[in-house]
Amino acid sequence: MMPELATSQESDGEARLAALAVLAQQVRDLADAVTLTEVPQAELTAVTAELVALTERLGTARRETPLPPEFGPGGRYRHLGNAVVGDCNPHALPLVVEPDAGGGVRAGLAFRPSHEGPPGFVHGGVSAMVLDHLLGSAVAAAGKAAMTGTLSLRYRRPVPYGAPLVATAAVSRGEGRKTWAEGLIALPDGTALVEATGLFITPSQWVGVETRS
Ligand SMILES: CCCCC/C=C\C/C=C\C/C=C\C/C=C\CCCC(=O)SCCNC(=O)CCNC(=O)[C@H](O)C(C)(C)COP(=O)(O)OP(=O)(O)OC[C@H]1O[C@@H](n2cnc3c(N)ncnc32)[C@H](O)[C@@H]1OP(=O)(O)O
Repeated sequence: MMPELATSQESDGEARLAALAVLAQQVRDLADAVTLTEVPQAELTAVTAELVALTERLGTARRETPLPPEFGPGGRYRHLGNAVVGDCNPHALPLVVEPDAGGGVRAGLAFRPSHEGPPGFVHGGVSAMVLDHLLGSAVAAAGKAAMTGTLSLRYRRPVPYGAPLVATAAVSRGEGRKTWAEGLIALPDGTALVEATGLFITPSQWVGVETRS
C-alpha cells in the first residue's frame, strides 16, 4: 500500500516536468474557459475537434498512472500527479502547502469558476478535498504517514471563488497509530469559512516511514 518513493534522478527530466506543469496550467485555464464560454455552437464543435486531436497527440506516449510521490531536487517531497497539490495534474489547484510558524501547515489559494457548487460559490466537496489534504499534510509534517479515517466539516459561510483565501491545519493530538488534526479555510482577515477535524490512521506497514524531507 505504501508507495515506493522515487528520487528525482529516477523520474523525468526537470525541464520536461516544468513543460508538463505549464501544459497542466493551460488545461486548468481551458476548463474555466469551457465553464464560462458563450461562443456559438459551430465554434464549440470546431474547438472540440481540435481538442480531440490534441488528446490523441498526448496519448501517443502514455503512463499507466499519474506521476508518483517522490523526493525531488534538494530532497523536497513532491507529488506532481496528486489531485490537490500536483503541478502536473490539471485537476489540482495546485495547492502549495508550507510549514507555518506554529508547527502546522498553511496554503494560500484561490478557487476557480470551474469549482462551482451553489451558484457563485465553491462546491462543498471541493472544500472538503482541500481540507482533507491540508489536514493530512499537517499529520505528515508532524512525522506520521497516515490516511484519512474520518473527516468532519462545518460549513460556516459560502466559499467564494476568484478571491484569495488561506487554508491552515495542525495536529491536535496523537495516540498510537491515530493522529487527530484540525484546520480551516478562511478569508485573509481570518474569517472562518469552512472548519475541519479529521482522524488520520497510520497503516501498520507505514509505521516509521519518513514523511519529512
Ligand atoms: C498519503 C500519504 C503518503 C505517504 C508518503 C510519504 C511521505 C509523505 C509526505 C508528505 C505527504 C503529504 C501530504 C499527505 C496529504 C494528504 C493525505 C490525503 C489523505 C487521503 O485522502 S487518504 C484517502 C482516503 N482514505 C482512505 O482511503 C483510507 C481507507 N481506509 C484504510 O486504508 C484503512 O481502513 C485505514 C488505514 C484507515 C485503517 O486500517 P487499519 O487496518 O490500519 O486499521 P485497524 O483496523 O488496524 O484499526 C486501527 C485503529 O483505528 C480505528 N479505525 C480504523 N479505521 C477507522 C476509521 N475509518 N475511522 C475511525 N477509526 C478507525 C480502529 O477502530 C482501531 O482503533 P482501536 O485501536 O482503538 O481499536
